[in-house]
Amino acid sequence: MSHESLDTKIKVAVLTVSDRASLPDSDPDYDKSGPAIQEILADNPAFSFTYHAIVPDDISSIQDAVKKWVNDGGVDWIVTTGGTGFSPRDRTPEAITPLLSRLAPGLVHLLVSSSLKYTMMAALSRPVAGTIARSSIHGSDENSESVVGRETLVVTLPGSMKAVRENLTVLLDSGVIVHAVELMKGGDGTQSGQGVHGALEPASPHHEHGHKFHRGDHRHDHGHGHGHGHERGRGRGGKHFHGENHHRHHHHHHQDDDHEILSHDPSGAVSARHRTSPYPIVSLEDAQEIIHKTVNHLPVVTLPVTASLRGHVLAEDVYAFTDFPPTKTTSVDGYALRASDPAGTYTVLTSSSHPHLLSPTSQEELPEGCIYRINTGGALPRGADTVIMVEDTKVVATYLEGPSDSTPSGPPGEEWKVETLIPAPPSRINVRQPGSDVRQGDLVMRRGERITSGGGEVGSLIFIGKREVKVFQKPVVALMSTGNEIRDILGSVSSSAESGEGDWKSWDTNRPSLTAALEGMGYEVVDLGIVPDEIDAHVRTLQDGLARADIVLTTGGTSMGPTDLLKPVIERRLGGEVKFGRVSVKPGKPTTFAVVPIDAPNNSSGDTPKRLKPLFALPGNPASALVTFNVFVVPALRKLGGWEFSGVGCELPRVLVELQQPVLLDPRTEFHRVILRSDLREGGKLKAYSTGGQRSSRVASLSGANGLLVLPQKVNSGKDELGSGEMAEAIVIGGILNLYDALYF
Ligand SMILES: Nc1nc2c(c(=O)[nH]1)N[C@H]1C(S)=C(S)[C@@H](COP(=O)(O)OP(=O)(O)OC[C@H]3O[C@@H](n4cnc5c(N)ncnc54)[C@H](O)[C@@H]3O)O[C@H]1N2
Ligand code: MOO
Repeated sequence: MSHESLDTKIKVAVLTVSDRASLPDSDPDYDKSGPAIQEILADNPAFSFTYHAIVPDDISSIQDAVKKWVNDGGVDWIVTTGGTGFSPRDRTPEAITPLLSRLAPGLVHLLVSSSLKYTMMAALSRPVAGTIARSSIHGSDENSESVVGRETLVVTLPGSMKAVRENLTVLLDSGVIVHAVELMKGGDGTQSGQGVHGALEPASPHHEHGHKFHRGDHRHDHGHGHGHGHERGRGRGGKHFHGENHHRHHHHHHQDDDHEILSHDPSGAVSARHRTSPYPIVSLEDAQEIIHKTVNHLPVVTLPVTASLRGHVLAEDVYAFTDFPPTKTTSVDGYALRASDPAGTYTVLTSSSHPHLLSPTSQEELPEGCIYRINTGGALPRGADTVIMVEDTKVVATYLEGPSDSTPSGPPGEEWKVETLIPAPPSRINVRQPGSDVRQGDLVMRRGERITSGGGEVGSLIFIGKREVKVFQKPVVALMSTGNEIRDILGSVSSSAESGEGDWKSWDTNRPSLTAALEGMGYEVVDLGIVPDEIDAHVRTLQDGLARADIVLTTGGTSMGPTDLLKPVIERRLGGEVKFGRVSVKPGKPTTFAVVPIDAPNNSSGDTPKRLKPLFALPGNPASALVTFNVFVVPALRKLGGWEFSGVGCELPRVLVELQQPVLLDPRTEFHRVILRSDLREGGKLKAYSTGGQRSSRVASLSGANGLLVLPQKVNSGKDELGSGEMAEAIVIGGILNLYDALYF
C-alpha cells in the first residue's frame, strides 16, 4: 500500500482539552500540544490531518466534539491531548470511556509502560484507548454491515509536550496505529509491512529525545515529490519506519527536532525487519563529501620532537631561532687558513693546542704563517675564512720523541709543519657560511604540514633545535569485529569448532587486517575484540570504544540480516545519527557512517555539552572491509588528525593507469584490486594487473594489491566493460612497484 494517495491515508483529528486554552480570549499560542501533534503527524506520510478543536475540561464538551467527528465519517483516528491526570478538572478519560465500543487496553499499556521509562509520574496518567463505532453513537445497529469501516480509533494523550512527543513516537514508530486502522478497515494488516506481532520500541528513553543533532539536510531521497501530509501545520521530524514507505522529508527544523531513525527495531520479531533498506544509497562522491563535511580535526597538543612525531600534522608555524650553522663551518676535513695564503709550508695549530681561537670570549686570530686543523662540521677559528682539504697537503715535520734544539716541544708524532700543495681555495668552496642552511627567523615548517615517516620533517625540526612542537592529536582508533560465527585465531577454540562443527564459520580476519593497515599508517589501535550478535554486548562495547578512542570502526552487521545490529544500535541505543547507510560502491554497499554523541564533562553552568565522535560500520566481508577502510576511513582519520584542504582532499591519491586485462563494469562504482607497476620501457607508464577473483569475501584480492581501480558505474546503454589497454583511474593504497619487482606477473 502506498500512503501517497490521500484516500488511503489515515485521517486524524486532534482535540485539545484545556479550560485555559478554550477561553475565548486565550492566547492562540497557549495550546502547544495540539499543534505539536499535528506537526509530528504532518511529517509522516501515513497520516493526513483533518480537524483540530479546543474544548474545556468538561465531559459534554469533549463528548460533543468527538461524536461530531465520528459521525462526520471522515476521521479514522482521534487523538486527544490533556485532561488525563489526577487534578479535579481532569475528565477526559471519563468523557471518552462511555463512548468506546471496544476497549484497547494494550494501547494503554503501551503508552504507560513506555512513559514509565522516562518518569515514574507516568503512573499517574490515566489514558484510555479504543474504538468508537459510528452506529453506536446513533444508537442504532440495524445496518450492521455499515459498522465495518465505520469505526474511529481514539487515544487520549496527556497535555505535556514532552509526554505527547514520547507517546506519539511510540505509537508511530511501533507501527501499531497504522496496523490497527488497517485492521479496522477490514484489511489484513500486511499493507503496513508489520506482522501482527510487529516489534515495539525498545527501552531507550535517553536517545529518543532531547539530543539535538540534526541531520544535515543534504540528500533527501525523494523520488516521490513530497506533498504528503502537509495540509496543515509544518512538517516535523517524527520518526517513522513502517513497511515499505521510507520517505525522507524536508524537515522544517524546529529547535527540538531530532534526526530520523531509519533502522528496524532489532528487539522485535524477525519478520518485522525491513525487507528493503530504508537507507538511501549515496554515490561515492557524495559519501566522501559527507565524511569531509562531518569530520573535524582533534584538539592541538604539544609533543616532544622525536621519531614518534611521525604521522602528526603541525598545528603551528615553526621559525628558526638562530642561524644554522651558527658560525663559519667547514664541510671538509683539512686546514683552515686565509683565502690569500699561497701554497707553502705552515705551522699546524689544533683545537688542543689553541682552543681559545674557537672561543667566543677571546679576540685572538689565527696568526700569519699558521694553519688550523679542523674536521668536517667543525667551526673555523677566528681569522680564517677558508679551508684546504687534507688531500691537497703533505706533512713536512712532526714533533719529536724527546727535547731537541731545532724542534719546539709538542705531542710526539703530532703534525708540526704541513705544506699546502695549492693556493688556498676560495671560501665559497669548502665553507658553510653562518645561516646558509637555515637563517634565523626563517619559516622552517608551516601549520598543516605533515610529519611523515620519510623523516625529513622530524629531521628539520631537530636540526634547528626545536624540542617540542604543537601538533593536532592523532586519532586513536577503536576496532571491533562482530558476529557469532567469528573466532579469534589466537583464542582458544573448542575441538568442535576446529572441526568445523557448530556455528563456527570464519576466523576473525578483519581485526588483524585492519590493525595491520592502521598501525602501518601510524595509528594507535584499541582492540575491542569480537562482539556477539547481541544488542547489549554491542552497546557496551561501542560505548567502551567511544570512551577510549576518537573514532570507532566495526565490521559486520551492516546489512539486511536480523542480526545486523549496527545501524539500529547506533540510532536507537547510542542516540547516533547515521549520515549514510549505503553507498553505491562494490564492494562495500552497506558501508555505514555515523556520528555518536558523547557526554563531555559537566561544565560549570551545569549543562552537559555533547561531543560527536565518528563511527564507521564497515561490511563484514573481509575484502569489503579493507577496501572501504582505504576509501572511506583513511580520509576521515586524516581529517581528524588535522589534514586540511580547501576541498575534498584527504583521500588517498589517484593515478591514471593502463588496464592489462579487460574488466566488466557494474552498476555500482567498483574498486577492482590491482598491482600497479611502472614500466620504464614505456616512459614509466603505470600498468594495472588484476589480483584475480574480486568477490567480497576473497581477501586474497588485496594480497599484494597496491591499487584500487575506480571503475565507472555501468550506465544504461553504456558499455559493459573496459578493454585491456584502456586507461582508468586507480587509488594508490601501497608503494608502486617496478615492472619486474614481482615473483610473477
Ligand atoms: N539481503 C541482502 N543481503 C546482503 C546485502 C544486501 O544488500 N541485501 N548486502 C551484501 C553485501 S554487498 C555485503 S558487503 C554484506 C555485508 O554484510 P554485513 O556487513 O552485514 O556483514 P555480516 O553479514 O556480518 O558478514 C558478512 C560476511 O562476512 C563474514 N565476516 C564478518 N566479519 C568477519 C570477520 N571479522 N572476519 C572474517 N569474516 C567476517 C561473515 O561471516 C559473512 O560471511 O552483506 C551482503 N548481504
Ligand atoms: O558491497 Mo558487498 O561489499 O559487495 O560484498
